Amino acid sequence: MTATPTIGMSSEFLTCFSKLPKTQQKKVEQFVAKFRDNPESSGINFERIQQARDKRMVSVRIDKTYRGIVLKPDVGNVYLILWVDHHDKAYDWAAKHRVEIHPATGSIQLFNAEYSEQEATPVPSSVNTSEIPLFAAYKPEQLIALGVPESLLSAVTKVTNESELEALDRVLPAEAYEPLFLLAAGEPYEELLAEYNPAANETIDTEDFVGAITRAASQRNFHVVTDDLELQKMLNAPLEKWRIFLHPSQRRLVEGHAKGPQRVLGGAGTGKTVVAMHRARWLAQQLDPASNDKVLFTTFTKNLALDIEANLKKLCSKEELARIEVINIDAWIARLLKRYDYQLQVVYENDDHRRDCWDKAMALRPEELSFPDSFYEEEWRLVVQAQQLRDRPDYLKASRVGRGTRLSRVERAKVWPVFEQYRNLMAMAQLRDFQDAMHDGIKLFQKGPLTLPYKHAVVDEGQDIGSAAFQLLRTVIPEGANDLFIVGDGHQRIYRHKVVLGRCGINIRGRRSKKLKINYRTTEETKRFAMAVLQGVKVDDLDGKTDSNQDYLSLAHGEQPQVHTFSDFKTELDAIVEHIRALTNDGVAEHAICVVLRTNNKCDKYQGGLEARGISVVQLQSNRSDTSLEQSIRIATMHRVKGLEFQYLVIADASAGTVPLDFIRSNDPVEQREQDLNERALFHVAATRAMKGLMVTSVGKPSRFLLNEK
Ligand SMILES: Nc1ncnc2c1ncn2[C@@H]1O[C@H](COP(=O)(O)OP(=O)(O)OP(=O)(O)O)[C@@H](O)[C@H]1O
Repeated sequence: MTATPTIGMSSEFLTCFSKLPKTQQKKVEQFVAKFRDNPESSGINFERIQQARDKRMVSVRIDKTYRGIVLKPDVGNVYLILWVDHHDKAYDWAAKHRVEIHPATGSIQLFNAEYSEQEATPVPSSVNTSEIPLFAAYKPEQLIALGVPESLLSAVTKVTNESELEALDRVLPAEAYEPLFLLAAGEPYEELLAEYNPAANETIDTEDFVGAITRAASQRNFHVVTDDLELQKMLNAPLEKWRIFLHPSQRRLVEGHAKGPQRVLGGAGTGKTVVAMHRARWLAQQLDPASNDKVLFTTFTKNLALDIEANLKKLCSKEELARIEVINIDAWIARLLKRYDYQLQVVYENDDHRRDCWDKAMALRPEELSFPDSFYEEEWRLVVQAQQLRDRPDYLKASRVGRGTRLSRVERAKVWPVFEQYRNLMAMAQLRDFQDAMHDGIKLFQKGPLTLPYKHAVVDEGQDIGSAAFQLLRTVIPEGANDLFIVGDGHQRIYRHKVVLGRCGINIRGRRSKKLKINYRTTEETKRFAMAVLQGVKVDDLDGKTDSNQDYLSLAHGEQPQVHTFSDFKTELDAIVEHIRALTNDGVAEHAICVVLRTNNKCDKYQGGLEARGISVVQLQSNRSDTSLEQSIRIATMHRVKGLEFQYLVIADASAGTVPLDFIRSNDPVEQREQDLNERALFHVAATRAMKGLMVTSVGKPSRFLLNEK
């Protein structure tokens, strides 16, 4: 026996702790601190549990009515705190559960052992029921090697289709269900084995809990508490499990050394931001304490950066925090330019002065060519600006791949004066488009010498950060180990900034693909609904190849999303109000419900309607964090809810003409396809913000996204 005991806390313990009354939580907190200090002190009252399935489970007395359930293994100075509840309920829990070290993966598994063969009878499926077992191609030992508990093997081998497998979700530990689900979805067995059983060549001692708790697979459910401050932090925010319990696939990314840039993909809710934040912290820990080196953490919008900063405060120590600089990409670039004495005023697309220059330049468009105004804007953005074309000869020979409107050489020569004039007018007004300013920056910084503190950069929302920004990052962050860590998801690209990392000097090829596959946020039902909007759409992997959307799985199940169509605005709003009232009457907090709309104008309109019906509403503003303490329903645009999440979400007015917005249609077929994809992605983003329930409403004809029309 070692002198200091190892005290592990289960993730389930934090869940039941969070449900206790506040006064009771205080007592449990005091108890856990005392237990951690010395579990064998005379003040700790252990009681045997007659009906416990696992005789190593004992109860500990918190007070007259509450009990904790602790596992005291036969070997090693280790205790696992598993559960806390009212006396009878805690004993009942102990009667149903088991804790085992899995003989193949070596992970500590906690699961409901009540499952009987009768319950195991697979749920009949109405479609395509095949009598051939789903995993017939695999030997029992192969399934066990993936993490299936031996006691549940027979149930797994009987499964004949996916819905029967889903019925087993309730009884299998998540670390066993996940690889089975992914195997059934077509993932190669060997890859899953490597992912879920990195201990394949180890000899596993199924009694050695001290060794087992150090395995990444155990750490998704158990955490060794090492100091009082950490314990306090955990108990103060017991539901913020992302801070402590990382999935093994997340942990590998967070703590893995990389020779160069890394790109991590993952569908909505798979914990990309969580991984990016842990990675930034880990990188900060690796910095030389004597240096002034920093980790840059950047994302697309200001409000996302603010949210990340707030969450990093929960994760990091003061010292770690001081080494991480969080800033949205545009602000960071603007600041760099300022530092280099950049004289021009950088402006965005909707700037009035810029608009003025554009409108004046458009006076030069050739009357004989009947291109619509949108053609010139697209041509400017997608060809001239994207390739940084400076003069007519360059434009005449430039590639126009990706543009659907054909242009002869003569036509090119005729449209060029518009762009030339625009550049001249902007230069005279001392203005610069942000895109152009970034290219100026790249040239400036390439000349160097740079004395910037950044050793590593972590990039969130990589799918929306365009080529020029990535080129700039590559110029500023020195090449080397762990230099760039980029997370993103092409299915969520809602701004028009496509990137091929390889073309920005960021070489991620040749490394094992890194993808997060477990969705922690939305239910499987909502995830499938949100994915259906992207059915058949080709989505890129940020590096010019196609990304799949079939390979991720939600841990939670719930109701099917509700989809309703109404004849008019008034009846739609009445139904939304009824839905909100039903939720709040059920105890759902107002701020955990969000109504989402396609545009700001619609937000105003629906806010007015809800308020007129007595519902208090807070509208989320762009570029500002939601810091309101008001217990009110949230209302926001689809763009604004990016990166956020709510227990319940209503997507209102998902009607034809509004979703997608009909006035942004391009005349160019290629551009039209891209815009359609963006709008689908936007709807997908909105739908995947719902944690528990989603309602989608429309007035008149529903959006074609809901009707499965192209
Ligand atoms: N290891 C974990 N344990 C518990 N919760 C987790 C874990 N990882 C992520 N989560 C939770 O899952 C949700 C989604 O995480 P996160 O926002 O990082 O995902 P994301 O992939 O960045 O999502 P999106 O791309 O949709 O914005 C959050 O509520 C987060 O706290």
